Amino acid sequence: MSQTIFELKSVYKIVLQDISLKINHNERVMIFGPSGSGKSTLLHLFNRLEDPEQGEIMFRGEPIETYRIPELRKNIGLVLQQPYLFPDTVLDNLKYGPNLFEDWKEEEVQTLLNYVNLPIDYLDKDVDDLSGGEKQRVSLARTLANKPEILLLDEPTSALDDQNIESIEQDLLNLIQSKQLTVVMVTHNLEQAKRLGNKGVYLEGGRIVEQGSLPDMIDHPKTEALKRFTTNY
Ligand SMILES: Nc1ncnc2c1ncn2[C@@H]1O[C@H](COP(=O)(O)OP(=O)(O)OP(=O)(O)O)[C@@H](O)[C@H]1O
Repeated sequence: MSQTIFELKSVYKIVLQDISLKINHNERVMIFGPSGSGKSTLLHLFNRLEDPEQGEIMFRGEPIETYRIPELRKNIGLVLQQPYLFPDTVLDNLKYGPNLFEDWKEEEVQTLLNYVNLPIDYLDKDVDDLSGGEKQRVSLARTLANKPEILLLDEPTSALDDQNIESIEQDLLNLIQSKQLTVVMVTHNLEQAKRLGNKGVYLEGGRIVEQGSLPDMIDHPKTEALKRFTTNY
């Protein structure tokens, strides 16, 4: 049986209502639904950017609040829609997380850059001089520098053009497979959900209306709500 990584038990938070969900090791969970349905709020619960008002979240079988937040966030990496970088060089950005844990190894920098397809001479570049796609690559590499086992992604490609989306998706898929990562991702793009995910969670009005395996869940929705959403998409 798969190892359960996260278990949410009847969680309530702002819009979220009665969310119960299990996420197993190595699953690629795609959260989708209309704007304002609570997708980002749900994602924020997994690394304690937000905490539930009611209910419980278990991480590896223990209440999530029993873990220290710095270790939790090292292990559960987050990549946002707009890359969040320090106004410094690429190298300084990559070193930042590992330095907090005295865990930076210079020789790993090439591997990190390979993961995200950036050339080595980018290390000394100022992040302000990079394109949107390159910034998002640095942001992903910076998260990976912490060696997370779980990746939380909040619409990481929504600010990118089609070509960049395709190549970052490919890098992500390679990474997920080679590092056996567990992924929880918010996307408004159903085609992307099918390409990247193996489990889907459809939220509407703060409730999980349907969950199931991907791509089947999107191609053959069971509920009227998801049928409407996929038809109007
Ligand atoms: N801290 C907060 N206090 C009050 N309301 C909030 C807070 N955070 C989010 N909300 C509200 O909760 C709802 C869900 O927000 P959330 O960002 O999770 O939705 P979403 O599905 O990610 O939306 P989008 O696709 O537009 O990004 C929204 O109506 C939002 O305004």
